[in-house]
Amino acid sequence: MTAAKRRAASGSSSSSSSSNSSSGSNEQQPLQQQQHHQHQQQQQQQLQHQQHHHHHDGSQQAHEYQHLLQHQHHPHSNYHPQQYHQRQQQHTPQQQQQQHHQASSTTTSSTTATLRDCSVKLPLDILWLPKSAMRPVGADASHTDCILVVGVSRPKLAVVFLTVMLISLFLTFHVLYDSAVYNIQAAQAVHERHRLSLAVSASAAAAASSFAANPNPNLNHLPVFVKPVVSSNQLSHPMVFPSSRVHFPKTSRRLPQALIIGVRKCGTRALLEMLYLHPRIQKAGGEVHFFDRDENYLKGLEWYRKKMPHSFRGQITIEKSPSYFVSPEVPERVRAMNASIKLLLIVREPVTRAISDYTQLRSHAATAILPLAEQSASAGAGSGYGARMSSTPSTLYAKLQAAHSYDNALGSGAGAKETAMAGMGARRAAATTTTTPTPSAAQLAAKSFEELAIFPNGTVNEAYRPLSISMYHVHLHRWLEVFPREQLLVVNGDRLIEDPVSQLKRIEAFLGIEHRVRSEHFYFNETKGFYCLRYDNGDRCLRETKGRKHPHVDPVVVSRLRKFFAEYNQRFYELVGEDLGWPEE
Ligand SMILES: Nc1ncnc2c1ncn2[C@@H]1O[C@H](COP(=O)(O)OS(=O)(=O)O)[C@@H](OP(=O)(O)O)[C@H]1O
Repeated sequence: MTAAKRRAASGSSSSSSSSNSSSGSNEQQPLQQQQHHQHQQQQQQQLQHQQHHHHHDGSQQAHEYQHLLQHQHHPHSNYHPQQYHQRQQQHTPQQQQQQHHQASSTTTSSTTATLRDCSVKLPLDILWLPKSAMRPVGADASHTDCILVVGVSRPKLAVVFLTVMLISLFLTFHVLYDSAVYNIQAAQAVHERHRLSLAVSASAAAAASSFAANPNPNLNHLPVFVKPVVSSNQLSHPMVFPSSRVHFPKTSRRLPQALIIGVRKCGTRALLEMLYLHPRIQKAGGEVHFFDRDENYLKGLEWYRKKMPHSFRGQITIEKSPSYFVSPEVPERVRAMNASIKLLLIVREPVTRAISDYTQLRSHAATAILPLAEQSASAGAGSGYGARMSSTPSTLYAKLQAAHSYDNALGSGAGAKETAMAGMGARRAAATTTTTPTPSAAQLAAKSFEELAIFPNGTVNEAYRPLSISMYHVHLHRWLEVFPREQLLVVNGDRLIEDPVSQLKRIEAFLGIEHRVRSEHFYFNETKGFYCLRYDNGDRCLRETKGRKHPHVDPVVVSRLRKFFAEYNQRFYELVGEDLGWPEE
């Protein structure tokens, strides 16, 4: 017989003798307990049989564990290994004497000793048991080689112990996560820097040397992607990064510090993309329409902030939504967010802009024609040039509001993102607008620019949206009631098409960033007829929706409209303090 077998046999005989020792008092015990002892004996025999077959070295511990399990199955017992030891010690002196005699040669005491020996002196008692200690529970039980049994003897201490372990684990993962995020940011920054290599031709070495030349640098004047660490309290960095390494400052989403507020079809997209060539500029991907759409504005600034791109400290985030310019509630809302925000307004010769607008609207098969304007037309020359000349910006704006609200009801055809007069004011006006039958999109699309812009009696349809948006002074007036003139830069969109660098230089100065976007960032694309952007990893033109071919417009109508706008343009020049030299016929 092997030692294991002997141990298994002695363990079972110990148990049976232990149960026999108490059999003398069976008659006094309740029937339930007697049954329980019988059940114990049966199980022990089964276990012995099982151990015999398994021939496992750890069978003695298995028996011990089985014994504990049996007690746990007792309806009145809640056994624990330590309780087991105590129970062993709580037998009557007679029983103890009997047991003592037997235990000297049997495994009851050795089992107890084994249990004591195997118990780690921790709040957690850990037993490593062979699989034979477990009664098979399912098919998988046979695959289990060993069982780890953890018993908690001091629950409070164990909870503290586990809590400390969990916190340590959390902190470890936090540091690892932080480090991983920084590595990703660093990789992105390197990629970005690579993309902008022309703009950032002053390399990291130059940055380091300029830093060395100026020991108290304004970080805003260093390239943002690679900055030597100044000091640990100036720039936060992950714990795992040695401070001597090149440091990638943390990015976060920031509310815009500058806005391109319009004007629609004047080159707002081109302007944003060109500015984005500058390493200090980050741009919001699409038009967010936060300030002009109530459904967005009511979501709050945090919603808006989350729409912004990640940016490094020192970078300027810019968003563009051209409809901000013509939406009445926007200036006040923008000021509520940031009273010192920088505003970029790009304008273009008003008639060309109107034709561009018409081209886009037509391409969406829905141009706007306004009931107010139709009524004006049928009323004759009442809304003609003479009447317009006496209009103040605010009264003219009220008329345009009513017109725009109807324009909205039509869906304007410019796509939701370009709805110029979304918002409460427009809806209020819509409720009071007369319900003239709405022309179908097909009917609208079939109309020429001339038909839409000039009434049959020869007067200008000044409420026609492409024209009303070109009345820049009307809209700008509201902005300048809220913001000082110095906070707004007027960009000449016609010049941006012809000579982007000169306009960008002005904008860089206005934004307080170094002159970085240069002629090498552009090339003229003959096919497109516009400047396209040049990166070191490829060239990119704006989409085909930018730079559409305009339809031919009767020169007489163009001349008529230019005369019409001459007065408005003068007012605009006065407001901005600059003559943009737009033709007057
Ligand atoms: N480099 C370059 N490439 C292409 N297009 C250029 C460029 N610079 C300015 N533009 C002019 O941008 C006009 C479109 O203006 P927007 O981007 O403001 O349009 S929109 O309001 O966002 O729909 C667009 O108007 P259209 O020519 O009428 O299509 C262009 O004239």
